[in-house]
Amino acid sequence: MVEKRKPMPVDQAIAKVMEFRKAGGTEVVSIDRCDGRRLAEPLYTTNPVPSFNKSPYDGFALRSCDTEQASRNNPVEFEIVEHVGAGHVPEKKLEEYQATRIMTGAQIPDGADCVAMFEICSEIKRNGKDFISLKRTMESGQNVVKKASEIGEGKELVRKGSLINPGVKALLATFGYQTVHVMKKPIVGIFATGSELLDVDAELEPGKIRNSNAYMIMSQIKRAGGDPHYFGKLDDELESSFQAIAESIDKVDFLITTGGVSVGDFDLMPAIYEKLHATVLFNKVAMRPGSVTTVTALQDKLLFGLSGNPSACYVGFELFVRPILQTFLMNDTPLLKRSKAILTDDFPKPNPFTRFVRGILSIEDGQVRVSPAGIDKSNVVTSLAFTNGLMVLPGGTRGYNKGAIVDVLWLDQMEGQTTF
Ligand SMILES: Nc1nc2c(c(=O)[nH]1)N[C@H]1C(S)=C(S)[C@@H](COP(=O)(O)OP(=O)(O)OC[C@H]3O[C@@H](n4cnc5c(N)ncnc54)[C@H](O)[C@@H]3O)O[C@H]1N2
Ligand code: MOO
Ligand SMILES: [Mg+2]
Repeated sequence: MVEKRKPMPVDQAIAKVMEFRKAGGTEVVSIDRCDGRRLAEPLYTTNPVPSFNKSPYDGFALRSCDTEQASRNNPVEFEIVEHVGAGHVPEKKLEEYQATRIMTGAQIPDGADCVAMFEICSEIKRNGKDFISLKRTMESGQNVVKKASEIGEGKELVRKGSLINPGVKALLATFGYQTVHVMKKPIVGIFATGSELLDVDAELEPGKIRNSNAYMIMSQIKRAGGDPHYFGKLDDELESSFQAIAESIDKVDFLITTGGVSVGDFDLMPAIYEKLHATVLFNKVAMRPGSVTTVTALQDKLLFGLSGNPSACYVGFELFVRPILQTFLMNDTPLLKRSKAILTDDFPKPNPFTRFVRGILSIEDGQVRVSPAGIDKSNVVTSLAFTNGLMVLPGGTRGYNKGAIVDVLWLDQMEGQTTF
């Protein structure tokens, strides 16, 4: 008789995995190599921005008080006493009816409190001297970007755990961080199991298939911010598989296997977990696909036994592995982003268990839409190429009609949420 497994509800299974949440280590990388990493410490401002009063326009810096009488019928003249471009510091302090020709980004000279743009000034040459005339009044502070008006020094600007995007990178450079403390990528080991598996470069043989899951999982690990270590594929042979898996555990932060977790005669993972004395957190989840997903713990290390069926393997990774990798990286919203979406097609299948349909999410006319990505079968691989989200259909529901509002999980969105 086949062993009877008790299915655990998905949310409980995720919670069991998340009991093992912990932040990983940190490392220092150069600013050139920090893209897509997460900050291990908050980003503090090391200087005010701007760090000097500057001009936002090309024009003339002057004293606004000298323009009080200026009008269309009463132009006021200023003598140009200096010429500064960005990067040059003005030397002259402006006196009455003097102006400095100033370019965008240049420091405002002492004495000046406003900048008149070129467009409102007429330039005059007289006796070898340069003047401008101005026909309107200016206010104090007009067209001056004040020192520290954007942000002051010593402020926490970006929280630790934040993803380094191009904007964060601009800040790292702004504040002189040539090196950055980032979270270490979790090292995630992978074994593909199954005597039917061929390498990618092999010709197909009768009864055999190419090992696609290992490559898919490596890619999922990278998308989740981890560092995949592929240990190869294992034949369905207990002793050699056990040895290979046992030896790999110390080399990784997390271990993933694909295949061999069900009840078949050559499904060896249950026996391997027993031989390892690993504690089974669950070996059946009330969901489709991926019902056979098994997670065990060896001390504080998690071993993920994902299904061999490609779609089940994919879903198992996103639901159970990705969130814990996110906590290792200090993402404080580690669980998949969830929203509502309008179903674009009929989905007539009943759902005895929670079903995660591989879907294509889009936003049209301000509304989120989801359509099934292809054949909805656990053993299907082709629909995965188009999948950017998972439709969540609760267990105990019947089919859904086009136009129904359903929950969806976003896979391309790295900032998720705190609960499932
Ligand atoms: N009597 C029962 N049979 C099955 C049950 C069950 O409850 N009772 N569960 C079914 C479900 S659901 C799934 S899902 C699969 C899970 O099987 P395993 O996780 O044990 O995986 P395998 O048996 O090793 O392989 C299943 C399938 O996937 C293919 N595969 C495996 N590895 C890869 C790979 N690296 N790349 C691509 N494809 C792979 C493999 O060739 C098989 O076709 O069990 C059902 N059976
Ligand atoms: O684990 Mo199986 O994929 O439920 O479909
Ligand atoms: Mg099997």
